[in-house]
Amino acid sequence: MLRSCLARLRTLGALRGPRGGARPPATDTGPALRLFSSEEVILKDYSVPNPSWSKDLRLLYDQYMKKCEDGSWKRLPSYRDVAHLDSKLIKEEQMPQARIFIRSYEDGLGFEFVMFHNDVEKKTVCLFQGGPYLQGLSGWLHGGAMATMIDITSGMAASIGERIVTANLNIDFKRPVPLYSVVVINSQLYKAEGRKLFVSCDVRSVDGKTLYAEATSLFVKLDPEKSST
Ligand SMILES: CCCCCCCCCCCCCC(=O)SCCNC(=O)CCNC(=O)[C@H](O)C(C)(C)COP(=O)(O)OP(=O)(O)OC[C@H]1O[C@@H](n2cnc3c(N)ncnc32)[C@H](O)[C@@H]1OP(=O)(O)O
Repeated sequence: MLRSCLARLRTLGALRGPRGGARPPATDTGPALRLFSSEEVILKDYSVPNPSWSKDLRLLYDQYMKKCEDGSWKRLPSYRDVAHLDSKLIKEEQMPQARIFIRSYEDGLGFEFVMFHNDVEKKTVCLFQGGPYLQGLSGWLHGGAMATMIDITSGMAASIGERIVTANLNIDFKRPVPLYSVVVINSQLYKAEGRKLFVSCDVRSVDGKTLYAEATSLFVKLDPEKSST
């Protein structure tokens, strides 16, 4: 049942992930996209404001939504990456649980974020607010949580609609990030060389004055000829 449903969605291009084919327009901030009411396939979009979002996060969100109006930037919805799941690697019954971005907590407790992508400039910006379940040292965000956000933001900048993996990620943590604060993660694809995609990234405060982290990463397109297991 699930397989046939997914196949239908793929045929319609509805599950091609954030960059591909059919998706709601950039201005669509509705909480869920109901595709087939009879089959109850609901793709909830978490990349929209919820009551846990701080004023800073909402203001930045509004600024980027404004940039989306001329089509240069696009808001990336948070839909589960069902279309890119490999049925050889994951069981069919596990698929509905799998999602590419970590949103497993209630609103505000974990990862609150929205990403915007500029395809011409090869840039992805993530507006991120880390909640209390992501604490490392008391009052500060855990570095691993920050690393996760850097990884997926950089991955989106590198993503070209193919399966890519992080091969290398280097991070300099410059300042601790206070819990609940909003940071802006800027990533840019600066070089593509065969299967290799090189991305730079920095993490800054909302006013841009505090540099929290800098990173470089290498993503590699998976070679369909090689087994990844
Ligand atoms: C639209 C798509 C999805 C939408 C959502 C997207 C969001 C994305 C978010 C993603 C976020 C989540 C992401 C995740 O969480 S991905 C999960 C974490 N990452 C992994 O599990 C990756 C594991 N590693 C591998 O699978 C293989 O090692 C890969 C595939 C990377 C390469 O093995 P493969 O056998 O295929 O190729 P190769 O060995 O010939 O290497 C090829 C080239 O690369 C160079 N090289 C390799 N490694 C390194 C290194 N460490 N430093 C420097 N260079 C390195 C290598 O020298 C060679 O260069 P050259 O000799 O050709 O010049």
